[in-house]
Amino acid sequence: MSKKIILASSSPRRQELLTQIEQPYTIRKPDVDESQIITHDPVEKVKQLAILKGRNVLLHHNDEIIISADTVVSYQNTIYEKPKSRKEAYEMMKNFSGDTHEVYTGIMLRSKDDEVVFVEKTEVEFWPLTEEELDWYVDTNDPYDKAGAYGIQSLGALFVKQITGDYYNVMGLPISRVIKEIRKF
Ligand SMILES: Cc1cn([C@H]2C[C@H](O)[C@@H](COP(=O)(O)OP(=O)(O)OP(=O)(O)O)O2)c(=O)[nH]c1=O
Repeated sequence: MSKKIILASSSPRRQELLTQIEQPYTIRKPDVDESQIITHDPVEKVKQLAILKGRNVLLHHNDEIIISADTVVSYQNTIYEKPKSRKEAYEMMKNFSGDTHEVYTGIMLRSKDDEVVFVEKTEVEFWPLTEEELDWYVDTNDPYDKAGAYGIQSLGALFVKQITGDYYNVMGLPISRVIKEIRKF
């Protein structure tokens, strides 16, 4: 790819996924107040947050493409972001137990002359979870820096019965679609 990829993200998972596909990139971290986006629609929310993060980072050269993203979980008309406490993490996981929720990631790609925003959805079904499993899980570090209080790529893998859609979208970046969209620039 002739363009230089700038990843506007502090997320270690987004960095890992670009590394996994051997795509060189530079990190330029956004500094935004996410609380200013107040919509209750998960698609709108991840779009607006991706735009907020993407526009916060400066383009230094004409051949750069900025990638920014935001991931949320949605279940029964409620948006779940990162849990702020053990109690919140427990409640989130208990809600998802034995049912299917959606994970949405909004992506913004931005270059000097072009801008595109899109949203990818993945459905995730959890097995019914016991109290013992919930108690054990929220006492690990796994839930606390992740939307919906679990990591599909880490200990949260234990709870996943099936998924429909892109696995990497759940991790925070639908990597194949991102690269396809970048090639269109
Ligand atoms: C559901 C789920 C989310 N996540 C992560 C992906 C995202 O990093 C995080 C959601 O938070 P985001 O606010 O999307 O991203 P971030 O704050 O980690 O990074 P930045 O804003 O700088 O780009 O949850 C997983 O790693 N695994 C999962 O299974």
